[in-house]
Amino acid sequence: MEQIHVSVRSRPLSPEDGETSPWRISGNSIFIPNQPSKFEFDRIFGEECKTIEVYKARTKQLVDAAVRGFNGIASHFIALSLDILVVTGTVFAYGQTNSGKTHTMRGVAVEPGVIPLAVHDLFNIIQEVSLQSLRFALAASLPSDLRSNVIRWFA
Ligand SMILES: Nc1ncnc2c1ncn2[C@@H]1O[C@H](COP(=O)(O)OP(=O)(O)OP(=O)(O)O)[C@@H](O)[C@H]1O
Repeated sequence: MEQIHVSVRSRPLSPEDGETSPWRISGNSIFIPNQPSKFEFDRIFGEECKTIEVYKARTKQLVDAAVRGFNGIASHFIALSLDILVVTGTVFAYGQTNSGKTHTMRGVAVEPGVIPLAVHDLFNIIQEVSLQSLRFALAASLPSDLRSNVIRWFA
């Protein structure tokens, strides 16, 4: 997996923005017709895409690798009597106001965001992996509204 992966999610434009925005998408590039600059990304998700597609494209692998990676090398670390193994991965949303960061990361009941999807997957994978007698300790810092949404949406 590359160290840094940059994706763009295009939000559906308002009718006014649709008429005035000069930007166009082609494959994984964004450009303005008849202008020399072309901006390339690892992946561009179009207006029609759903959050689950954004999640599955990359974050799912990170969640999976964090848990299964731990599992895969745990015996090695246990043999060395190491107590702590920190597995890290970071996913963050960046964009101007109203561009869809909250929609993508938190989501709503009908379309949960990347964070609730990751938490849901995390517990599912741990449940699966725990069958092999491994124990996990998890700590999370989530805003209270998001925490209750995660519980409600996936109950
Ligand atoms: N992919 C999408 N499909 C449909 N609606 C969307 C999408 N992305 C964003 N929206 C809508 O656009 C509006 C702005 O999105 P959102 O609040 O997520 O932006 P934001 O980047 O978090 O803004 P801010 O930085 O001001 O908090 C919301 O009404 C949201 O529901």
